[in-house]
Amino acid sequence: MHQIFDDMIDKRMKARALDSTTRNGDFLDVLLDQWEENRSILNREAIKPLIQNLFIAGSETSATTTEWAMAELLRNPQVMQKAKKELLEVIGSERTVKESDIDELPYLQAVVKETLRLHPAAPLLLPYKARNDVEICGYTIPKGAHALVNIWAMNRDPKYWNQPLTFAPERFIGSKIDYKGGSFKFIPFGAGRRLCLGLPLATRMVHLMLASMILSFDWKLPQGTNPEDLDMQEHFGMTLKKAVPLYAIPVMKTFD
Ligand code: HEM
Repeated sequence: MHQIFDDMIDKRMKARALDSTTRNGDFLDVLLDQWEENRSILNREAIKPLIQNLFIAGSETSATTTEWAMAELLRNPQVMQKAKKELLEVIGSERTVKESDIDELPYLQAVVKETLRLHPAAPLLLPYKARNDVEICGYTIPKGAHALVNIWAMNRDPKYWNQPLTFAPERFIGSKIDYKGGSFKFIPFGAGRRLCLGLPLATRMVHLMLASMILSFDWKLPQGTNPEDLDMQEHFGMTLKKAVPLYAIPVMKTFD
């Protein structure tokens, strides 16, 4: 992976050296502009991990969330049907999904929220470090201690959620609970100043990928797999992946 990012930076630096007015207008250009303007802040070795971090933080989380959403839809055919019906009503069968459609798809949005509730891509957020001694719920977190926030457990806690283990997007319909950091019982992207900075991109990507897959194809499980037998085991780590990757078969779309 280092090689890929080194090549990418080298190529861009060469292009900029050949024509100093050429810019792609992306994050790499912003960082290289900063470096040229003030060499003391950034250097080549600092730029590489910055773009690598964005790539790592953004790709697996979004892909995993989409995979879990598809797995839940295949395990709950009535939810899949409802999501498809909404897409057909709003978009129809003649065109592909556009970013601007997402606002008009409340059921799809609820499916994504419910997926992030049951399968948060970052189940422990990122580690926090206490700047000072702080007391939370009667416990003292001493200055310098690392704290992990177990949102996986919070999202399955019957104190906060009705039938917490059931995949029910309907719970978010007509509810003000959002993932932007304002509802503390549901913070799949974190909250406060360390809120995921990729949130706007991530939510667009996940909704778009999911909507496109549902609208463009019917989906079925391999022969002999019943929806209720789908393996939903988790591989617990910094990210919460499916232990067994989802295997689903796209079928040419039918509109009935
Ligand atoms: C469904 C997809 C995603 C989920 C669930 C997710 C979730 C999170 C979470 C929980 C955090 C830690 C927040 C905290 O500790 O309070 C985080 C941080 C971060 N995320 Fe995401 N993320 C996603 C996609 C992305 C994308 C697409 C990008 C970039 C293109 C990205 C870039 C980052 C970065 C750079 C941080 C660190 C921010 C900081 O520490 O200030 N993420 N993300």
